[in-house]
Amino acid sequence: MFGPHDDFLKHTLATADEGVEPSFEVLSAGTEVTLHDCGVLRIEPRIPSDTSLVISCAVHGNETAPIEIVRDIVRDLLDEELKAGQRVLFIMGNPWAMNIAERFVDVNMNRLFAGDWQNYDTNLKEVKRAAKLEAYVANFFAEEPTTVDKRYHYDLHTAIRGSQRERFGVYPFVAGRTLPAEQKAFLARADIDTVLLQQKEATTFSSFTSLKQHAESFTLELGQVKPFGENDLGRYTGIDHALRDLIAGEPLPNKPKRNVTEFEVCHAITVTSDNWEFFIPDDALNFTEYAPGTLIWRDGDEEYRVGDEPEYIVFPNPKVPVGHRAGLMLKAK
Ligand SMILES: O=C(O)CCC(=O)N[C@@H](CCC(=O)O)C(=O)O
Ligand SMILES: [Zn+2]
Repeated sequence: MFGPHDDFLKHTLATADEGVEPSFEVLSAGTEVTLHDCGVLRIEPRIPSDTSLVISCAVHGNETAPIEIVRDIVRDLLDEELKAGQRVLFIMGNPWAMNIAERFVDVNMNRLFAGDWQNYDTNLKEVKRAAKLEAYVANFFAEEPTTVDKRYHYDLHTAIRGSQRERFGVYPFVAGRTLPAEQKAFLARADIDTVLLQQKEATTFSSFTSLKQHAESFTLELGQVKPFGENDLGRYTGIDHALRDLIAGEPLPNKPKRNVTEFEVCHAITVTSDNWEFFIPDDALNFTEYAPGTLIWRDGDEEYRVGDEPEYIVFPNPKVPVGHRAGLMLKAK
């Protein structure tokens, strides 16, 4: 599959521009391994799976800790040190951005899913890739055996800013659904004790799998962005163990081992014009609390102030194009 001194990460970086011929291998336990494309690898165990699991990273190319976690899990599966008990599709999302250690090359890929890539120039790398990733995921789910009755997708990220809550999940909005206890249990197992409940449909990768593929999916923010080799992987053991347990086929407990605090998004901050002003300092951490009445942004006569109860900010980033999200305001649930 990969050369003797190679691994999934090295192979993905090396083949970003040249492309990859699909290849196939069977491990001694009968597990089938298919490399579909650069950074897209499928594991199909011989024993029947009850879950289809998609594990993605590098949808933003500079978020390296999740990439290192996925690299090590894939290595252990291929070496048969880790038992493959469920079918898994591993994705390293944006190999070109990984190679230049940037969030993206031309356009933020995590705004292009749920079909939104169709509104962009399909010659752009991220646009073409988002379309292909949707197809790989759709095929992976469509080809699942009849034994499968659960679809999970964990899209692994790290945040630009530091955070008062080090790890948190974002649960995409799908009308009428609620967060299942077993997914809370997964979050708790992964040492993620905070979850944001989106209140509107979005065009992120996890929204695609939730909305269009009926998966239980999350964007998981696992720490802060750092270059390759500078991550303290000791801070990521929770997610590493939780994913390894799921892959090995261990069922999720039906009760979280500890409390998971829920927040609801109450306002999505959008850059509305070149005159748009933002009043959040550059060093504000994710989950900084703002008192009622605090001015968050203004654009001419339009402004947003915190309502009657305290609100918390996440992902504040005023350096996005007009029309893009510059942060989220949250209320405790
Ligand atoms: O730290 C930041 O400002 C961004 C971190 C990040 O990439 N977050 C994801 C969240 C996706 C979601 O809302 O589910 C993103 O902005 O794409
Ligand atoms: Zn990200």
